[in-house]
Amino acid sequence: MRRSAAPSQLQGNPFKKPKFIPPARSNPSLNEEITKLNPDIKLFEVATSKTFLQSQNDPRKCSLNLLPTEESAREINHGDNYRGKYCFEACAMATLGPHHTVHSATKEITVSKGQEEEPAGLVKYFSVVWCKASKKKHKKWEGDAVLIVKGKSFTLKNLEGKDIGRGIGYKFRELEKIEEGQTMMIGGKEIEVMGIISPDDFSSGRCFQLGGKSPAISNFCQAAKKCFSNPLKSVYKPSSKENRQNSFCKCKPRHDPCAPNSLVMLRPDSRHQWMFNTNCFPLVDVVIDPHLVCHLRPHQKEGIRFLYECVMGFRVNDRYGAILADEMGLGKTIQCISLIWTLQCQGPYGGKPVIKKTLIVTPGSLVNNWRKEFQKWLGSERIKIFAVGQDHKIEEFTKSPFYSVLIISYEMLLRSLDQVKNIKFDLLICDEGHRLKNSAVKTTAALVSLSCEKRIILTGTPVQNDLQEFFALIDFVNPGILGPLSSYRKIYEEPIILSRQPSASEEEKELGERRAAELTCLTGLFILRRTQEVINKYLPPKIENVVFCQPAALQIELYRKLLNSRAVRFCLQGLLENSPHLICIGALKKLCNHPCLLFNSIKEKECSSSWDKNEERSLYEGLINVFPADYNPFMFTEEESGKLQVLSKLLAVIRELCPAEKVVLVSNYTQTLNILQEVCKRHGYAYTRLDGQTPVSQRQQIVDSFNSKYSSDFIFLLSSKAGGVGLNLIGGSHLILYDIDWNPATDIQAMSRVWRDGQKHPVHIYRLLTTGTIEEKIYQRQISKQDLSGAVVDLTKTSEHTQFSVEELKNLFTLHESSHCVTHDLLDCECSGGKDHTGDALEKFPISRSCQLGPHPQKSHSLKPLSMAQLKQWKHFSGDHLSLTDPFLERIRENVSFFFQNITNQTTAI
Ligand SMILES: Nc1ncnc2c1ncn2[C@@H]1O[C@H](COP(=O)(O)OP(=O)(O)OP(=O)(O)O)[C@@H](O)[C@H]1O
Ligand SMILES: [Mg+2]
Repeated sequence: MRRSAAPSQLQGNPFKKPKFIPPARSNPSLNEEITKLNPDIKLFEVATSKTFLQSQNDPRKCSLNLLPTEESAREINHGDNYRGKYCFEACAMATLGPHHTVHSATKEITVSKGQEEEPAGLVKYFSVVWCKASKKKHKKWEGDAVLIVKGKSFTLKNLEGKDIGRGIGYKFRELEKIEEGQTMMIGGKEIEVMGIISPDDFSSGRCFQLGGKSPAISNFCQAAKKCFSNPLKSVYKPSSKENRQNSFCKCKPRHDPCAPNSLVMLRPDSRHQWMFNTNCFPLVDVVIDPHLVCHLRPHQKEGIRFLYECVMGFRVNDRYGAILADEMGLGKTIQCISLIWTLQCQGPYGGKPVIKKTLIVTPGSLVNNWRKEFQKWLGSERIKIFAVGQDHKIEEFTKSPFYSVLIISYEMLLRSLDQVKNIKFDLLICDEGHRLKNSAVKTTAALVSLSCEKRIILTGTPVQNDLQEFFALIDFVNPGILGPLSSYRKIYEEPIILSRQPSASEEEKELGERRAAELTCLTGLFILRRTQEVINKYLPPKIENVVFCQPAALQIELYRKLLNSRAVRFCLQGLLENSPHLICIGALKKLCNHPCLLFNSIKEKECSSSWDKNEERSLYEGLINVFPADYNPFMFTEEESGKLQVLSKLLAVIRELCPAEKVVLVSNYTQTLNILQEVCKRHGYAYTRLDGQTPVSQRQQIVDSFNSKYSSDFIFLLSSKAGGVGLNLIGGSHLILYDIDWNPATDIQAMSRVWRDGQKHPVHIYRLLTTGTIEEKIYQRQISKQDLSGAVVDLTKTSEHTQFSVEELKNLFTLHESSHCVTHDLLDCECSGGKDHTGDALEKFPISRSCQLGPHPQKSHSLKPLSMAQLKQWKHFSGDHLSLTDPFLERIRENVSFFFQNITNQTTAI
């Protein structure tokens, strides 16, 4: 019998020992075994189904009948061989003539009669190739698989992790004898054992990766950190003396690798040289331009090394992608600029540049930021970059050989994809690339179609702890590295998720953890994430405050009324399917920002034709009567909103105490920004504004102007969702988050705009929350959902805010009027937190109380959302505490029921 090879045979199965037995040859040792076997007719029982099947295969062979898959069952159970409940396999070895060559598959594996004791926990794993049972002479191995033998049972999994055969109730003594080279029938499939898999390789999932069609991630981390003794000797084969002399002259490193503080890239290993240095150029050190190196922080140097090794394919064979996921503000831009500049001028083989053209795709608001950063670090002479904009059409880039870097927004890329496709790019950088987490979206498809191998994703926003989104990002930078999605789900996602279920068995937990660890290990080769801590020492102090603002009387009255509405009561009945809970939540959030926003919504709805059937009617019914009869939303007052009162006082005190400092004022809603803008006007504060409506072409100009020390703007009104990502707003040193988002990442994004490299002043951050309301609940949800996994990346899942249990809704729709801070009440803190007690307690125990002591020793300065436990370590006090040392808080205390405060880089703070 001749069989064509399965993928692993073609590629070389790493689990297969050298002693390979070709399909058509017998295994003598097994033949010996076989002759010892009982020649009697064997009964094969498929334990689960209690169905016995007769092999349709060579009658001389015994079947090891695993539970047949539907497919195999169909194949086997045709015709009259099927005996219903009991079938017999006529497999008498004695009937075989001496001339018959017997495959190891003829080894009989019989059903246990129950006398044998199964050694506890004995599990063996084998890499096998399989094909459907057939009588054909020329069989074809159909695929690689993993055979798991546990005690008396078997499972056969294909390399996508799917079960393709299963059976129990066999004699474990015989199972013990399975060995390499053996062929056998299982579940209607013929298999050949190619090798033994270690438990470690199975539990890590590596055997699935390496077994066959999955890409080889064989040469994991570069062992080649060591320098070659004499690289030139090993690869350089000059054809003549002259040639050699010429080459040597040309092949000097561009910068001196031995100079003090030089940053020299890793040299390629021999495999890489063999693959890529086909012309046998001498090896040349790639050295980062000292002009750049003198500015680089240590983590940035490390980041450049990492990027270089990834895109050169040093870290994973034949893969050229990387994800740089440094937290916000760590300088991902300068790391990429250094890489581009280096690869464009240098290369390890004869010094020849590795890339010619680079494409940078970025959110619209950052196109010009990239251009500016290039200019900042490289000046305008070294490198010619082209930023696509209204006045800079992509045609210019196409026509001119002059430019080597094209910067384009995601939106523009989609519009001009055909033109972009015509240009050959050697390096693709996707800034804020977490948007590629869905492979079905157009942008991802467009970028994939560019067929550029060297791909880098930059993201400061945590890669969400969603294993499928994670897959999409990985698969984008290094296509196919985790195999197809279906196998990834079986091998990684399912076991990992299963292991996290409360009901998971110890075995499931262990497997899930191992798979997660393996996934981290695989992907860790080309994902780099550093936290804020690495840069803290270069930054000024940061004083973060969570300010619980007392709601105004009008707000409380309206809030009560909303909670008593038919709509809210309906939500609490538990009929969640058509529940208008999102509308109710939206209304409460608006009310917290300012009652006039709610007033506007009611009026709008009243005028709309759908008002009668609208669920909002049941929410807003009677609400308008709570407003004064002559209420004019355009004439809103600050006193009508607790937060607005606090904001107004805060702006005044900043203006007074730090006249040279500026404020970034953030909201997620355009309508709220309108109110805040009106407040600026009323107080005569010069402001500028950036939201979703701001034309992309103007954004950088607005940012630059605000950051300029000559700017008279006092306030930068920012819609964080619309345009906050990636912006540098270091001109501002006070940042006020006026409202809260369900997703902590949105708020962290906003907060990171000011506390970043280049900031000169201590940074003050104020998060305003209305005491006892839904805003506190959202905040609690943000902080209690901390660090759900740690499984693959250190990152936290976005709070899902559309699904709530009735219990959660009850909690959301409660107003805590008597509490000074519900969040503190939940902290289980030693101090009462109450107005009277806090004041006394602070004076009595100013230092010893754990809740007052500021930073926790293990507190992380990373930008991960805060946890409840961490919050408890923050300094906290009620608004009427006698002596507030912070002059800003002192001024707003009248309207504040509670504060939390934390200071990072405390030395020179306030
Ligand atoms: N080594 C450095 N020395 C001085 N300033 C630096 C350095 N590295 C970066 N910066 C500055 O720090 C600011 C933040 O850098 P950058 O915009 O690259 O951050 P990022 O990592 O992309 O953050 P985000 O995720 O928010 O986009 C920029 O103004 C940049 O010029
Ligand atoms: Mg950035």
